[in-house]
Amino acid sequence: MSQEIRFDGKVAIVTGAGNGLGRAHALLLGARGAKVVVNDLGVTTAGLGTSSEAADAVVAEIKAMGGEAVADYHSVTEGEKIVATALAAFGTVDILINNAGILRDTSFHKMTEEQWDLIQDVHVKGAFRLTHAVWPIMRDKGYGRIVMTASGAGIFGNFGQCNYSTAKSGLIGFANSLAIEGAAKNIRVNTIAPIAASRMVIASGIFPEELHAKLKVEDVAPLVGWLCSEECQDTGGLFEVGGGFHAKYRWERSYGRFLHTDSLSPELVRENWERITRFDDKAVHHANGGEGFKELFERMAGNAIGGNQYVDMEVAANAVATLETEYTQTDAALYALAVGAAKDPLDRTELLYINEFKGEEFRVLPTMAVLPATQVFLKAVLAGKPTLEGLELPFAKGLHGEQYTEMYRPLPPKAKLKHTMRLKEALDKGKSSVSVLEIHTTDENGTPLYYNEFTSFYTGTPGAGLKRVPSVPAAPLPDRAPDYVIAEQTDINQALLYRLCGDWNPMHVDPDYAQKAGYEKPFLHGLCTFGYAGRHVIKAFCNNDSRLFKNIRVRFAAIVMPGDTLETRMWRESPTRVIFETRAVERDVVVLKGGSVEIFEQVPA
Ligand SMILES: CCCCCCC[C@@H](O)CC(=O)SCCNC(=O)CCNC(=O)[C@H](O)C(C)(C)COP(=O)(O)OP(=O)(O)OC[C@H]1O[C@@H](n2cnc3c(N)ncnc32)[C@H](O)[C@@H]1OP(=O)(O)O
Repeated sequence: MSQEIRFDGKVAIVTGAGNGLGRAHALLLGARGAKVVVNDLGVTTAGLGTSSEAADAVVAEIKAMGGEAVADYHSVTEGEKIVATALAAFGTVDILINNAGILRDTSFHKMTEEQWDLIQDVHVKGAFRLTHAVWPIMRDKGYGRIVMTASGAGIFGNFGQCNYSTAKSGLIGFANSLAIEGAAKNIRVNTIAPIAASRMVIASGIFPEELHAKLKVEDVAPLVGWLCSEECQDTGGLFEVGGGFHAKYRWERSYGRFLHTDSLSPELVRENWERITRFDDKAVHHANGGEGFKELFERMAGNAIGGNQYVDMEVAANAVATLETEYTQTDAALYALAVGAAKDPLDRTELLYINEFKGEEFRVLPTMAVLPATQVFLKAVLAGKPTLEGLELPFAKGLHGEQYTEMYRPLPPKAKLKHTMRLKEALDKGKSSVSVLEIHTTDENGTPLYYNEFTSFYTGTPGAGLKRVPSVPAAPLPDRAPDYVIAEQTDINQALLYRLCGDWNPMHVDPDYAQKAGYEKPFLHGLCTFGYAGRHVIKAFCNNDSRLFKNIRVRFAAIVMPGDTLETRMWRESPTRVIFETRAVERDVVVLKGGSVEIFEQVPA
């Protein structure tokens, strides 16, 4: 057995020590060498009458064990007099157990101010008077142990105990502040919430009678003894103890939710109420208020994407959105038209994307894989809904920056699709920031069909607090003439046509919207240009069999205007890999950079 915990040479004051819990504390300390001031006014649980008998009896018990003790009969509301008793008898104070208490239970609507005041006076003011008197002594000697006696009523409230629970929770706050102020002087202050069949508890009838025998007051004292020991360094703790049960309480804060301060309203709070009040594994426990603020300020300091305030990356990074869409052959044909297929009436090679009567031969352009998720994403954005929980991307400030699309198998002529969307990453780009959404798509039976990564670029809005990861530069283009070049002029109404595929961003059709965002006029959807380039590669390197198209990667390097001629210069890097660059011919601007396409050797099953 480890060394016995003793209090030799220590002076302890225990208030309300004539009976119940206080008596048990006093006896334990006295038995282990402490010089004990046994304070008791000798009142009933209601605080009526006075008598010296109770305190005297406990003093006698301690002396009978060979210990040292004196009685004190003052009310705790004159706490300094109790401390004076200690000083007169033993010259100092090392331990203070604020235990004395009375009840004035009644439901609040019947409670008088007198009943209120009396309870505050005895519990809170009493603890204050004693603590205030011992504090300079403990500070001077650089040692002190203080225990406050709170109650479950103070933590949770209790019917008929508004006065008592206020006082008891007040003691918890009192102890917590004392713990902070006393830390440097080795003064440890803790609070207990006892579960014991004390006189007061029996009188209040809180616990069923059959439990009284199990909830002995003596069972609380050992924890108090430990908290008062020199060895115990815990401070500012709240402990529940009784019937052999020992536990500690702590505060828990839900992970919560930052709401945009520029759109705060009671309605916004209502919309987010579930998240604000949800306790899940992201809930946080702080040892003190400082830790709580620190965590909050760190979250406030970081994680702005595109100028958004307090984007909740923690939440967004784990959020998953599942979406369902479907398309028909007509949708696929419209898409093909919108990315410039079959413009030349004499070129029969692309009719299979347009003509629904082609039956078995009908093909869906693989780049259409970007569409369904785009539609759902844009629908949510235009309805003012966050992309993903915790992630409200500043859509109006965003440009499509990069796109990666990978096919696992050819797109069927029509399909019902299931998409799972996540935030892959969000990065700081110096003066700008980017977010990357990853979307996995299966058919309605769960068979994987394709994968997309949509990178959005937020100009002029640094990603405060986000990782700064430099982009991987695109490999230089071969130092030889391209193996293939295809140039096609887009139509002046190309964006209007492409928009019908469900890419509803007003930036591409609404001059006012575009000008408000700082552009001269609406410009073409990045994914429309992407669709053109994809077709060009299929034409040039896949024997016009779109099923061989495995994946495509591009960076949108400059804006395309409807009417621009898109020229794609392509190089075969290996039998299964093509690299390309697309230029807006009339303005001589490279609009797609770092382009690459991988090709299946054979049509996947
Ligand atoms: C589910 C998802 C749904 C998707 C919804 C789709 C909605 C659509 O309707 C939206 C659109 O189609 S918008 C139209 C298509 N996009 C464009 O036209 C953008 C054209 N690009 C530009 O203007 C500039 O490249 C520009 C402005 C993007 C960047 O130019 P600069 O600010 O001059 O940047 P720069 O100084 O060159 O580089 C800074 C850092 O950023 C990286 N970077 C540059 N261009 C990028 C781009 N396009 N994408 C990603 N990152 C890019 C640079 O590499 C650099 O980073 P680092 O220092 O790490 O290398």
